[in-house]
Amino acid sequence: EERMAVGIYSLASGFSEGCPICGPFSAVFSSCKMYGSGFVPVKAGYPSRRTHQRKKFISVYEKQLYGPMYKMGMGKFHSIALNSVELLEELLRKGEKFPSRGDMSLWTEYRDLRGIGYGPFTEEGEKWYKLRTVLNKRMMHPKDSVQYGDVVNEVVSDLIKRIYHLRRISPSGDLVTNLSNELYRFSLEGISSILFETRIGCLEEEIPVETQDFIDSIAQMFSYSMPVAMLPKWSRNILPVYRHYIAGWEGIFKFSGKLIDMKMEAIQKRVDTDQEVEGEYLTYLLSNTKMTNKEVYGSVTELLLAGVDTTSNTMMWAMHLLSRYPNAQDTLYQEVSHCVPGDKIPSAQDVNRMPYLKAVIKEALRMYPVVPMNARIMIENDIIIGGHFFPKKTSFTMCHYATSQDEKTFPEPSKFKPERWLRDGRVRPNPFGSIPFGFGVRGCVGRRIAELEMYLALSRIIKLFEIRPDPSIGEVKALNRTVLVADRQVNLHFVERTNRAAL
Ligand code: HEM
Repeated sequence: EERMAVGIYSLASGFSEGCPICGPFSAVFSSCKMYGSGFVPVKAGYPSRRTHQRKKFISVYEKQLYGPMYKMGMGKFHSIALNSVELLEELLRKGEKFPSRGDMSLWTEYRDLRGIGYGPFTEEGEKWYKLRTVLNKRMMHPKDSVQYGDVVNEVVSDLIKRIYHLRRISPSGDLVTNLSNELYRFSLEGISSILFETRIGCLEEEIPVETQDFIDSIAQMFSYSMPVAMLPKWSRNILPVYRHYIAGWEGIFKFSGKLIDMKMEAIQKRVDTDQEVEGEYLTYLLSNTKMTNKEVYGSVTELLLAGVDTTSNTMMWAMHLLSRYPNAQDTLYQEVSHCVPGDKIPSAQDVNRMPYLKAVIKEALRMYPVVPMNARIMIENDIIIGGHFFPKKTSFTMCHYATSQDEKTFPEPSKFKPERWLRDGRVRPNPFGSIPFGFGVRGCVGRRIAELEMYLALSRIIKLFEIRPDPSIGEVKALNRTVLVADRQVNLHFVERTNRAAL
């Protein structure tokens, strides 16, 4: 079940072109090694380390090895890695009006071919800004997410039913194996229920054929992206790779296009019969005169692709950590059962009164930032960072995985301590130390939805079960497959609490 392995964020990680070994998907392979900088600096000044020592592509130790700023590159691709909280803050605060993460032509090509609009990931400049103004509504404000609470809770109910089912069929009677896969199904169902305003059956025992084709198409598009990026364009008519890549996109847009068209027809019917139009996000987009249907296809599909592996892997890391820190899990249980006593199901309003729950997710994202690297490219202006001059078009790679484990910002960085995020009078860490959803106007559009999904699912799970590790899987390590995934299958025991109330 490696379908979550290659994600949208590889395109955003700054390695969108040029690595001769693995192109834009350099970050996907744990085997992809990069040389440390051995290049001449863009302009004299900052450390140019002539180290030919091979190093892991991403590592917390980069900072110790290469310093807070170094140039890295392969072939024609060069980027300035920023590996300190202060430098990240400086770069992001000096950001441009329309920030850019880099080249997205691998994705825009298909949209051009089929006349589909660009979405928030692929659009740039003023057009991107205008698109975000439309997309942000009903998404970005913390209170916006409340309206999706009931929809998400229905999906959480199905996840809980599935957990009971999986426990029942496990030999020990309480084990859920391959948690990442289960959470992938939950996340895809959750985000689809918001974006398509319909259920697609990912949590059913037998996934419906059309949905399975859609899931397979996503996997196909992502896994063929890498060879397509590597191979020269002339090979596209000779080798089958490009055909498979395009077929992946066809499958994705066939499915999302059909669901969007169905919604459009339903809205039209209500309009024709003078009935009030009901609905949430998709209805809002489709009723918005600023967007054509083809533009809605582009945006909804990109929102969907960005919103699955991210949420599912963060939940997996949070549950993994809670299973290893029973005291933290107990504090969370106390908070949830205090805020939502008896058999009540936690609602979107309830989770707003659970600071520890929020701190658990924030701390899990600090230790395992699911998008471990991100990028900015200065399009319009030259820039000075850390006292060094960089001409426009310079690409910067932000090493979040390393900075969020910085000892100065986060004492005892390898320890799971949700309390460091509580607003109870203690000195809180520098906010740039951990920015898992990015920063500023180009920051994650799905943040509030993702948080809502994670809060509602985690609070209900913890209310029902004590989660315990499966010692047979050994030590779980993080692997950068553009999103931070576990290096092995994660299983957890879900031991039922005596109070079964919240099902
Ligand atoms: C734990 C969950 C998630 C995390 C950690 C996360 C993280 C991120 C990060 C780091 C970025 C880049 C921001 C920047 O460059 O400053 C981003 C962008 C984006 N995310 Fe998320 N994301 C999550 C869930 C979601 C969900 C659920 C959706 C969809 C509803 C979504 C949609 C997007 C989109 C469309 C962009 C591109 C925005 C743009 O370029 O304007 N994400 N996300």
